[in-house]
Amino acid sequence: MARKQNKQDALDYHALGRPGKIEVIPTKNTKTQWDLSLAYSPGVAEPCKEIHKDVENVYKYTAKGNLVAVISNGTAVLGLGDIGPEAGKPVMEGKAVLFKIFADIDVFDIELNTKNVDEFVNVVKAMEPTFGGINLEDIKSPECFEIEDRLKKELKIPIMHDDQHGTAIISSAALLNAIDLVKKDITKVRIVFNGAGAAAMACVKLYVALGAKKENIVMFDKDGVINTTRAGLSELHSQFATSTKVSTLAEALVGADVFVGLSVGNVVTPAMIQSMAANPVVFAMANPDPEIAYDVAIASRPDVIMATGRSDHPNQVNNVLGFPYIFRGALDVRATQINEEMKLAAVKALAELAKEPVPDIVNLAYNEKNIYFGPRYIIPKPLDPRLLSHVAPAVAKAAIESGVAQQPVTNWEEYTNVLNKRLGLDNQLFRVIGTKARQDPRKVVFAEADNLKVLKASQVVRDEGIAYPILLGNEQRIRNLAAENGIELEDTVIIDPKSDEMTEKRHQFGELFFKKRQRKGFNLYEAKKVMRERNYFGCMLVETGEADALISGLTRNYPDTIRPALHVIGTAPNAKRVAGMYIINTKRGPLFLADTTVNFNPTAEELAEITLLVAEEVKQFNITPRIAMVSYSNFGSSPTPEAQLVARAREIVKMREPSLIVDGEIQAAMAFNKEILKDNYPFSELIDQEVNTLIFPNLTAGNVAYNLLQEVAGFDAIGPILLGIKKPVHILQLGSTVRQIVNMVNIAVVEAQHKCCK
Ligand SMILES: NC(=O)C1=CN([C@@H]2O[C@H](COP(=O)(O)OP(=O)(O)OC[C@H]3O[C@@H](n4cnc5c(N)ncnc54)[C@H](OP(=O)(O)O)[C@@H]3O)[C@@H](O)[C@H]2O)C=CC1
Ligand SMILES: CC(=O)C(=O)O
Ligand SMILES: [Mg+2]
Repeated sequence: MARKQNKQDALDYHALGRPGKIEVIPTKNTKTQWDLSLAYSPGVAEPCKEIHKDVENVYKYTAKGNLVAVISNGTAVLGLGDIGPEAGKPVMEGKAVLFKIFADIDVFDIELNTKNVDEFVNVVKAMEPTFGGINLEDIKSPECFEIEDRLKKELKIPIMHDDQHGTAIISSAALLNAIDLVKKDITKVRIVFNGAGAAAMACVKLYVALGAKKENIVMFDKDGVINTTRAGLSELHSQFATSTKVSTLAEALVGADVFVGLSVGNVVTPAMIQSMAANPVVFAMANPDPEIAYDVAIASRPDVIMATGRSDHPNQVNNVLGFPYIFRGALDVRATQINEEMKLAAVKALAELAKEPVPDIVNLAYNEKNIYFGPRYIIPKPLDPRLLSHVAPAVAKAAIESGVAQQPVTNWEEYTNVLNKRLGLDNQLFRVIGTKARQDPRKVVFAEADNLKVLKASQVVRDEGIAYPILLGNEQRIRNLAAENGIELEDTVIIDPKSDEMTEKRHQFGELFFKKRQRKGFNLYEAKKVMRERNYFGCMLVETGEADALISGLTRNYPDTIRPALHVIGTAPNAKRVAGMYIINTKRGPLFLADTTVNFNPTAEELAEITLLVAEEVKQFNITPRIAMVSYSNFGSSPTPEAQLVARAREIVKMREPSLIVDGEIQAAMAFNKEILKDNYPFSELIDQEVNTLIFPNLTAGNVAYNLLQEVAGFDAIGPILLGIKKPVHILQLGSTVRQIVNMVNIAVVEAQHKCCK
């Protein structure tokens, strides 16, 4: 089971490395004098002049069309209240991240130091030229209503106060589905709101627009029930003031069908839930602590349909399901506003999506076997990649039909393709490897457990439910290191291969090993003695099935660590050699690079074998390998032995596996430039292919390439993934980070699952 996150995890997440969660990345080449003359003076003057002639050109020549401002003054941050603009910044950065990862929208988060409505409105108005849209966030009521109304009237770009409308849209979709499940009628359900602020008032309005009756609704704020006898109510609150006799939340909930919490944490008791009508719907949406905890509500009665705003329980009713996609649709048709039609379209799209069969990728992402529409799944999951292509087009269509779109979409199929491309495959691959590992965690030996990074990684994989670690090394040293660094070892297995307790095991392993190597340079004494070494002992654990994978090498040199694996476990049945591969997580998707680590100067035959090993591994990730065998020349343009070797290797690969998409020798730039490739080498197998695998002619080239991609281009890299060994053994590079080690463990666990089931 995954460990519960604690306060320090959250603080470290934000503080470690580059503080905060976002950065700005250029989208054009900025490397050369030529580039800089275009990006800046003098070239930049040309788009300036074009925009000056026609201001609409700002959408053509700048990032405005895809740039949203997330603006807050920090007066109603989550359920934490008025904590100020700086303290609200982590939330706004978080919203920026969500906009980007779910809808590829760029965001500047802006925290304003003012509570004055006029000043707020004037500042935002002055920023209109910069942005394609404005997402107002965590601004307290009633000021938020006036701010949004005035900005909507005075600006020509879409404005949405997320806490109002995002929340109303998502919770409406969830409400429609929940009452559908329990066969209740929206016009008859009795609804109790706790909270009468920004989010609650927008929800009540939308529920009424969807059919709920005002007379069936009771609302509470900090001062109690909002009823017709209460003095000093605002015009908005008066509209929803109840004339019933109830005065406390407990009284109101007796016999109620729906509870909607948009207030603060822990104000609802199990007894209150028990007093509700049959099949009650409880949306406890306060963040971070709901009005009643998920587990407490579920335990209070079996028929409750329960949702919270949090990601750690089923039914996350949170505006994250809305704002990325609503703005995506609005920006793509250059809508002048986000109107009621667009909001209702989003409600419908979300509610309908939850009723469709859930794809494997979503089950994998949540480590579930079969998510289906029902009490535990009334609303799509935030990590569902279909949200973008379902909700954004629905919003865009409604904008067009209601006449607020300035740039209508005409080809919906093409639009959907563009949306799907925006998400890229890269995130999905890494997410899926992690979730696949968690589905069936395996025993992983950490041979260098007395190294702090390795120890930390072992804790992460145990806590995240990825693997059951077996730590090798001096037990006292490992325990001291753990204690000094606040690492809880709990029931983690620690084995010291040198210890007296392991004497019998060493003998047993030594004899088995001797049988394998007796004619290959080991005598019985040496075979037993070598079991004192952690890599031999660890490999023996894997070979005998006492463990499923081994991770080693962070502090040793590569050959020293690979040798025990070859001696003890050996190569896979169809592999004559081993090779090293890196996965680089690029913007265009994952790129597989080999050989980066093992074979210095392979012959053509050996290079062909390496290529086949890589192809097999890539297929294991459900990806079709599209391979470029790279060199410094293209298809014989340089008649040198090095280039010819690559061409010959490709011939051998094709002979062995004719259906494999592979070509070369080819320059890396040519492999990725389809236009030039088509013009010059129209016969190539790669002209219509997105290359995702690069085979290098020798280790120097492969090693240099992945290092540059990682260090200079800043891409995430996983590796080296050792290919060709019968069972998963991976040898870390010196300097690997904890995250990189964790990634390697993910790969090893997935391989172990795959190899055991073959
Ligand atoms: N899950 C989701 O997607 C979302 C959740 N939320 C959550 O909803 C809550 C409110 O946010 P928002 O509307 O923006 O904030 P506001 O500040 O506008 O509103 C807060 C409301 O809660 C009321 N309130 C505070 N304490 C109590 C209490 N003990 N009993 C009853 N009512 C109380 C306030 O009453 P008074 O007016 O008297 O001060 C006010 O009406 C927060 O916890 C926030 O995290 C918000 C948006 C989205
Ligand atoms: C989710 C959100 O926007 C809030 O709790 O304020
Ligand atoms: Mg909010």
